[in-house]
Amino acid sequence: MANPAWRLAQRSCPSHLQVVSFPVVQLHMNRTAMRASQKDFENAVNQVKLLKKDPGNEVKLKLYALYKQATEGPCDMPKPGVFDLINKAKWDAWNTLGTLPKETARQNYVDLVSSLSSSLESSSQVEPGTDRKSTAYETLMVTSEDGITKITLNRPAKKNAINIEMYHEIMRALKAASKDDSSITVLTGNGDYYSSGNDLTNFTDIPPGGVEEKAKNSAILLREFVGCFIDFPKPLIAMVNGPAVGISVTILGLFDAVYASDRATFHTPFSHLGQSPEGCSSYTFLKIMGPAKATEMLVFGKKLTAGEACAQGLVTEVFPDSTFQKEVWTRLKAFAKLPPNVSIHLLLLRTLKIIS
Ligand SMILES: CCCCCCC/C=C/C(=O)SCCNC(=O)CCNC(=O)[C@H](O)C(C)(C)COP(=O)(O)OP(=O)(O)OC[C@H]1O[C@@H](n2cnc3c(N)ncnc32)[C@H](O)[C@@H]1OP(=O)(O)O
Repeated sequence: MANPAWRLAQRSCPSHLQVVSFPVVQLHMNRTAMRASQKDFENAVNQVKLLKKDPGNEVKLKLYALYKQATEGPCDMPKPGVFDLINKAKWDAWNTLGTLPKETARQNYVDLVSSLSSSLESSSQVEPGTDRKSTAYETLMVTSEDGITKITLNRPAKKNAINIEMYHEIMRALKAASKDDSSITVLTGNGDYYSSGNDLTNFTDIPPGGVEEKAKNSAILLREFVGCFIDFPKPLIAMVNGPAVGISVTILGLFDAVYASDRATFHTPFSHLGQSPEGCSSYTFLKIMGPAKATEMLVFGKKLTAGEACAQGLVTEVFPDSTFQKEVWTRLKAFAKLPPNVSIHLLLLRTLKIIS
């Protein structure tokens, strides 16, 4: 089955969204002129058809948006609803371009295709096993000081929804934190939300193998993601600065301590979404709060306040929002100064948590 985002996009820009062969031919562009001609643009549109590797949803949306802007000008379509995922993602991408002139959009499209062709070409020349990942993060802020590595989810405009890139970056940040010289690691969110959970648009990017392949890939990613929390070797603390939804709640059962602002809420609307609880929550939540309360949350989707989550053992302590940052950081800095054998106690406690 073709990717629906591609298919839908094809209706409005039919010539540039099929993936048929490897991009060995470099785009011929008049670089000295600095402005893409109509011919350059058409070449770029054709070049996209030659991409053998799927460039990923984010890039495809950028291409779609720039194509629309270059050919039709600013987006004047009505905004689709939040659950019309594909059309909303496309609308967002196009609308973000605002009043960008058609010529600039054309140039940006040409540049993007050119960089895409080069990067796919050079990626084929990299030795297997070579680490090509950059240390910068697109969706996170990661800092390390006073013995504490702080990983901040950083898509505040999307309520810190976890897109595919963020899943990968969180895993990368955790792996780096496990090896750095900090004693504890903190996960928190930027803006008014801790996290709105899985980015709903993650499920719109259907690969050529169809929904089965998508499900298989998602399961592999999810297993790897959750595994990074299970195996994390240092004390892992969540600072839940605001509402938390879905997977950002379930994995809290794998943290060593959870501090929450009194603005935080905890919501796992899996039944409403036709999904099942993940992140080991059907095990950890049962252990933490007992079967009746776990069922109310995980099956019936009851949203807990921070106070309720604390009473049920999911949250360690709740702080007034006005003093949340100051109080928690003071405490964490003191924890970070504890002797290094804390890891042994931690391991013991985690083991007891599992077998008790
Ligand atoms: C590939 C690996 C797969 C692993 C599978 C793991 C399974 C995980 C499951 C879950 O996590 S289930 C939970 C999924 N999350 C949700 O259902 C939340 C959906 N969002 C909302 O209900 C609301 O947006 C909100 C969080 C209650 C906030 O509402 P509010 O009215 O305050 O703001 P909005 O205007 O709705 O949102 C602002 C902005 O953010 C976008 N957004 C919010 N949440 C998500 C999300 N989860 N995914 C994608 N985008 C999200 C929202 O669309 C708005 O965008 P703009 O319209 O401003 O562009």
